[in-house]
Amino acid sequence: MTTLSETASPAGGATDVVLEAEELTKHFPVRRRLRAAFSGERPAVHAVDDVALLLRRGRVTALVGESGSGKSTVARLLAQLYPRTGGAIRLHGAETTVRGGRRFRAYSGKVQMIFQDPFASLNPVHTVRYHLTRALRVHDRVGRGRAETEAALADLLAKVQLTPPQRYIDKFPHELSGGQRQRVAIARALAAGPEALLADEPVSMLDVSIRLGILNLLRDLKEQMDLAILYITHDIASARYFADETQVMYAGRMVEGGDSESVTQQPAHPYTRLLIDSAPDPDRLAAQAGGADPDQSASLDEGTGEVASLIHPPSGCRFHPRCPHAMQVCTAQVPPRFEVAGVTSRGADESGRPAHWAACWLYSPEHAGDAAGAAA
Ligand SMILES: Nc1ncnc2c1ncn2[C@@H]1O[C@H](COP(=O)(O)OP(=O)(O)OP(=O)(O)O)[C@@H](O)[C@H]1O
Repeated sequence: MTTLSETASPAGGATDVVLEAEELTKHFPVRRRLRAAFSGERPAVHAVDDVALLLRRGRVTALVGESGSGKSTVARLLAQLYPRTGGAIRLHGAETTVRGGRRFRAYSGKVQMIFQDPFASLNPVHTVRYHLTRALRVHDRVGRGRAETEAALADLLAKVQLTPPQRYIDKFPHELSGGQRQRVAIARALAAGPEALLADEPVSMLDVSIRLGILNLLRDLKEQMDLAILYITHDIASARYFADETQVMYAGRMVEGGDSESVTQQPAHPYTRLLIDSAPDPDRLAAQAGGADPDQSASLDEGTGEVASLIHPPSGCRFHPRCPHAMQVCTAQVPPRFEVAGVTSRGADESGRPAHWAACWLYSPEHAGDAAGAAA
């Protein structure tokens, strides 16, 4: 059986990997009041199970999935805001577990989070100057004397394109637009001097008209500062536009990954197909309006039903109850990562793109023939 290593060698070599998760697992115990309903069991929400992820210098990795699939939990685990149930997090190859205090501060100097809601993440009673100075101070980057601090503040605002700095530095959050606030939140993250940014739906609360500006800013920062960025989103179309690599998550597990173009244009896992099929796609709608075969996309997935329970997740592949191609093996065994055609088995193709893989039995040489209407 050809399966890919969970930690397939990155394009460009191992030194490019800033942050790495392996077998990352988080189960949230269900509250005592609810336990009665489970007759004495000690139930838990299986929010994240056995997740592997690599964040590389100078690359954006999108983490895509529907609500409740575990994306934010992955980000919070990587930021070490939650203790994990199992698995490893490595920063530059060194296993790290931090729980507050000085070690957390050192870790967060390298790994910063950007949250969805720029309205909630800035304190309304403090100015931009306060937020940024405090972040610089916490990470010992405030400089010596007032002039150095002012220069560091101006540099941060310039990095997020809030110029001239004097127009913004003494403003309160309520005096800024949503996009400007998110830029301040990004500047605050940069004040730590991070190598990795974990951006949890950074544009989903912003007006559609300004989302692109924020994504372009993050892309510029990635290039200028060689940042490794995790971009969490529901919107798989934006992953194609913005991310170098894309991983898809369903009910706490990773189901597909690879370079964004392959994952979004030739999705392999039936769940990814469903996700793409249900996303508004202007090109597809235009093609249908123009008389193209409307059944082509509809036939990609006739799967229906509820998102899997995370307290009693389905056995085998968690997507099998919704999957139109489910086979016997899917109900019994968790699928490993299988290589999807078109890449070498070394984990990257000749152009250095990451391998395209799917955790789906349809791509197992032993089972591929068993499925009705299997993967094309
Ligand atoms: N602190 C918590 N305690 C208990 N359950 C939690 C907690 N945080 C998340 N969960 C549960 O874990 C699962 C995954 O949640 P998570 O927020 O990571 O998903 P998500 O993919 O980020 O969703 P969304 O896009 O809606 O933010 C959900 O079932 C959620 O209810």
